[in-house]
Amino acid sequence: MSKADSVTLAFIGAGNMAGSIIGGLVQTGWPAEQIIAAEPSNTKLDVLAETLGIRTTNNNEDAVAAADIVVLAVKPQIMKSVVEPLAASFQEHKPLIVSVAAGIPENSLNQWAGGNMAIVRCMPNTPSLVQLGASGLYANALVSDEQKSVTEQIMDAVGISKWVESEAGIDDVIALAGSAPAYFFLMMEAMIEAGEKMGVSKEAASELVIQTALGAATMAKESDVDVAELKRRVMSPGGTTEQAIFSFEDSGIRTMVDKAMNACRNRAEEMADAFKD
Ligand SMILES: NC(=O)C1=CN([C@@H]2O[C@H](COP(=O)(O)OP(=O)(O)OC[C@H]3O[C@@H](n4cnc5c(N)ncnc54)[C@H](O)[C@@H]3O)[C@@H](O)[C@H]2O)C=CC1
Ligand SMILES: O=C(O)[C@@H]1CCC=N1
Repeated sequence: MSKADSVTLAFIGAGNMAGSIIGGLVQTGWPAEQIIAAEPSNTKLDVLAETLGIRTTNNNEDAVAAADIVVLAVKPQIMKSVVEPLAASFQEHKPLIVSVAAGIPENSLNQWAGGNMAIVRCMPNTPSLVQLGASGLYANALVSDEQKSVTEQIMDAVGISKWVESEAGIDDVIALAGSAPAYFFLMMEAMIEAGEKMGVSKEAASELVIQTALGAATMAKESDVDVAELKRRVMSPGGTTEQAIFSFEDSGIRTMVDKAMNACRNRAEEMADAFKD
């Protein structure tokens, strides 16, 4: 498993998140024939096979048998019922397990998979589809340096990744990155709606808002100065921007964001409690 693009990757569950990672990998040149997706939905599998050229199956066990790395990408609520029937296959083939599920602890996964499995918990996000993903990674003690390196190469092919020291760090990443694209989509949605109320067409407002979000994010990524300074540079004293920023601050945007991110993180902890057994 030293060369990342020589490993075979199996995705168990081929929905939004798996589809984003697979799409990002194939677009970046990852060999499609070394990716296999297992799913009950033929509609989803057919789209992936036709558009990306990956291999597909309805049989999770066949996918595990073919793989060096198995990415578990089903909903947390059904994770146990998906993993337990695969335990014999996991024990026979001993692939690296990478779970992208929110709130499912590594020790539960390990137990359901029959024990003694190398497991990485990965918290990605859907911008992986356009190679702009941001993911957190946590490895259990059985994951080798080589396996860590391959996992990192996979996630870096579709964006950036950061290792976290403790498993609790994955819940921080859920609030900061996994769930976070939705916060920015919400902000864009609200801005487009406000533009429409001003009389701008939805199309024009969407184009302006999305381009501005892209420009701001690109500047923030490329700039030597922090985001607070970039914000200040738009705020001419006595000008228009500061009126908008004062209004956001008056309405308690920081408290709102802090509260929302903690609600997100707390839900990950609740899910761990609800689905760990
Ligand atoms: N959507 C997102 O932005 C993110 C999702 N995640 C995690 O990714 C996981 C999947 O989430 P989504 O992709 O959003 O959900 P999804 O519902 O789009 O995908 C799950 C897929 O699993 C399939 N599935 C159902 N039963 C199955 C079975 N027995 N065997 C194989 N596949 C089966 C479903 O048909 C579906 O296509 C979740 O655990 C979630 O916590 C993590 C980070 C971000
Ligand atoms: O909403 C969720 O539970 C998943 C995990 C992170 C993003 N979507």
